[in-house]
Amino acid sequence: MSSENRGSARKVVHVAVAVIRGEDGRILIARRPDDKHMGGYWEFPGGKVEEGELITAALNRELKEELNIEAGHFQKLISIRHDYSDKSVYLDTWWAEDIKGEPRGNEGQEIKWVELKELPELDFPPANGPIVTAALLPTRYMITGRFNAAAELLEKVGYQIEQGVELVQFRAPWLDEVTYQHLARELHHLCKEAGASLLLKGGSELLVNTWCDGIHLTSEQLLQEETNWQSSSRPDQWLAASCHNQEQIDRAVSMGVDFITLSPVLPTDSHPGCEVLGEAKAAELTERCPLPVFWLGGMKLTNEAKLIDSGAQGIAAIGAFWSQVQ
Ligand SMILES: Nc1nc2c([nH]c(=O)n2[C@@H]2O[C@H](COP(=O)(O)OP(=O)(O)OP(=O)(O)O)[C@@H](O)[C@H]2O)c(=O)[nH]1
Ligand SMILES: [Mg+2]
Repeated sequence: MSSENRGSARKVVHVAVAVIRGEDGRILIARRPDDKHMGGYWEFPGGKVEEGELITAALNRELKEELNIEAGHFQKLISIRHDYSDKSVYLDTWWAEDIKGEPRGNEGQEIKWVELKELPELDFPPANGPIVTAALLPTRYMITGRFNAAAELLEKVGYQIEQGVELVQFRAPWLDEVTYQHLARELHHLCKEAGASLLLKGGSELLVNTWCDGIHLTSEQLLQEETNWQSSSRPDQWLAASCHNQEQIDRAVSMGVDFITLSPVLPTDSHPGCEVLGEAKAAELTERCPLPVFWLGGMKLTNEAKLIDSGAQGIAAIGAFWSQVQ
């Protein structure tokens, strides 16, 4: 057995992967040649990073070699470490935009532009699932805060959707189940009209077989053994979970959760006195997590660019979205 194939001791291949987004929002994918690893699958173009090479240089080198194009702008999307039976890869994945040149398959490979929403239907290598999820998710995840009347809730969420929010979690632990369900229906109607998705957070009886766009589990619900959340939700529904440490992240991964929130990254008014992770620890946990991670707790919209550079999907917040005066 060669040294490359000795289980966890084997070399991890650093791969630069580009999710190429054209001006019309479509994504350029390519078919992997049959004679290559994962041959026949669709891929996001890219290839191995050379010794000492900067990631953005590697991305543009691969784009030139494989497609005869260059990207003027890169933004971190997600990193995935995946162990295939014969090889371990670290897929260092970036949005590539501001495309210069007309793409062609330099290696004779089939290429095509597809809509974002088509990605889940296509056959990608097994490591690519979280890349597709990350590409589909927005960078902002709004969590509802305190409200007195239904009108206030609907107005605040409606306002944020107008500002560009596409993903909303309805959290209202002080309400009884009947009132929560009623408001959730109203909120879902509002979100649906505007093209946003609504996730529910609450007691387990509320979440099983939900009619909504998805559910968000607390870390306690995540660790409970009784419910198989994967099988109680449809493939087109989001399954998200709150994580605070490595053990909970491992559980989320093994359960097949789509994405997580990691908290509290910084001190927050909604959970005073909670022990915070700090940005360095959050970045470390995010780097090792093969799922999209929203940072939560004390996050401001002005932190967004920095935390995306740290590998996070984006910001989850109550305060940053809720406190804004209209
Ligand atoms: N480019 C790319 N590689 C991927 C994806 N998903 C995935 O598992 N991989 C794996 O990443 C590894 C490296 O990618 P590659 O074969 O494109 O490397 P390369 O362009 O340098 O090719 P080469 O081997 O001809 O030098 C392969 O084992 C491939 O199976 C993906 O979406 N895009
Ligand atoms: Mg390649």
